Amino acid sequence: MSEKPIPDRPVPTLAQLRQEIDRIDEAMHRLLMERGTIIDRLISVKKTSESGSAFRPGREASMMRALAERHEGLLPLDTVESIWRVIIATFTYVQAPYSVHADISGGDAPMRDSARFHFGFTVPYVSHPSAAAVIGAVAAGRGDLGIFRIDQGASSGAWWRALAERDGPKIIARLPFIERPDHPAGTPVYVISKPLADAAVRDVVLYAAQFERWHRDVAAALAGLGGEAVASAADTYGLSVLVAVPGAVEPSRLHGVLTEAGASLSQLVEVGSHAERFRVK
Ligand SMILES: O=C(O)C(=O)C[C@]1(C(=O)O)C=C[C@@H](O)C=C1
Repeated sequence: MSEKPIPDRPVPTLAQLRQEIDRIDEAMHRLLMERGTIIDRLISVKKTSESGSAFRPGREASMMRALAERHEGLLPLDTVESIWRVIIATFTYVQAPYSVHADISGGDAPMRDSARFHFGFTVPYVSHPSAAAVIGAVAAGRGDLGIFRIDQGASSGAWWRALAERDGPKIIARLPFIERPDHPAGTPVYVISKPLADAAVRDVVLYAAQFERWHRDVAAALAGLGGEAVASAADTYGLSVLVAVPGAVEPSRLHGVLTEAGASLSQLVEVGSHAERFRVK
């Protein structure tokens, strides 16, 4: 659309418009540098060096939601989302360095796209051939993250079972924070880290549920609680299902509802939690 000249305002020259762009770019750069000075002060307030991890997934999710709600104009939402993901992930990294370990058993490209979109290029991306290798790397590191593809089917096995151990890594986020059709890094992934004592967000809580076999009424029973079976894989013990339910649902209620539905449930262990999904049409 061509700009109509405003009668008492002369059409600006290209040089004048570029001056405006330079002014805005400088202001944005100075604001980012100022953001860095705040982060510097925040490190001691958060005592990041003691915990080894600066992640606050709930805070990040609410920041991304505010960004999406505020956004308007020419710039695609994808672009602002990726810019802010890189800002936040990199400011997390400067507080306490970490790597992102990816299970690429379902292909490297979607995982790399997801990691680069959500964590940028400064944060190292390390690929692994299996889920077990990712969980091992996260367990061995101080503040590292692992990412798993949610829509991979049963090909990588019941990887979530390994998160059931008491002090083992746990799911802390589901990406992308902003869900919409044609998202450029839309592969749904779970992020794991060592347990984040005071920082976990519990809008959605995840459980490793062990069944002797699948029961057709389980899906309806979970839907009745506002939950779902996210993934499942057969193993030597029967069928392991990764179950997601709203945080308000007590484990005893979940257990009761599944049992009443006729499921032969042998184990139900929490394996993490994450923020509510934020959908944009
Ligand atoms: O708010 C915090 O606790 C921060 O460390 C700041 C910040 C950010 O850069 O905005 C970085 C990491 C957290 O995951 C959340 C937000």
